[in-house]
Amino acid sequence: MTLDRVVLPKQAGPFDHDRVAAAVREILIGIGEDPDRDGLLDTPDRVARAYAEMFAGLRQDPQDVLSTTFDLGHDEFVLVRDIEVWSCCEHHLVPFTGVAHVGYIPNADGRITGLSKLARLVDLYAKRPQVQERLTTQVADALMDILEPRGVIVVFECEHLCMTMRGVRKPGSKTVTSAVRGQLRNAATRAEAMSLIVRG
Ligand SMILES: Nc1nc2c(ncn2[C@@H]2O[C@H](COP(=O)(O)OP(=O)(O)OP(=O)(O)O)[C@@H](O)[C@H]2O)c(=O)[nH]1
Ligand SMILES: [Zn+2]
Repeated sequence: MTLDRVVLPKQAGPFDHDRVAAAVREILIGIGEDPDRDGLLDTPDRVARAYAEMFAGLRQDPQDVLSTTFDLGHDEFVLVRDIEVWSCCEHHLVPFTGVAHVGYIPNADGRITGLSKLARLVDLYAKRPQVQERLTTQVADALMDILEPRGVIVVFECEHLCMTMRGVRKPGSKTVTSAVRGQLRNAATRAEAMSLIVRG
């Protein structure tokens, strides 16, 4: 098992609330605002608390999320579709949002995890500064490494606010990324999984 790539990032330190708040105050000054006016007085502290939540996944371990498994003897495809995603683009630090679809074929023992754990895994990786491609592969690789299923398919469909509220300004454009592992790489199995994913 190559857990190194999923138990990342090793470099993530503790969340430094005061440092984040001080930086937000600097940004307010930098944009020409008065951080001491009434409406902004609590903003650095508020943003720091929001960032602690938005980036909580930096300090979470996917192995803890997937530690609950059951031997149900079900060894066929399981899919949780339309998992709401909120992440933060690492280039502009603005959100990207959409849905994730996570499916897997349990291993021959029928070892499965709780359905909510798939959504928790998505959240864990989404709550880091991200690009959608890495988010997609991290979810797939964590499932493969920790649950050791026969196959995994992960699809994300997201709208990036850095492409809609600023820059190129293309509201409504969706970025679709997928990661397919193990037996789901097989064309027929993959096509069947995709048909269940796009049905919604
Ligand atoms: N591949 C990928 N690119 C992303 C993601 N999120 C944002 N980007 C892109 O990152 C790129 C950063 O490009 P730069 O030219 O360095 O930054 P910029 O001048 O702000 O670019 P524009 O957004 O085109 O105005 C942009 O093309 C974004 O659309 C992502 O999840 N995956
Ligand atoms: Zn961006």
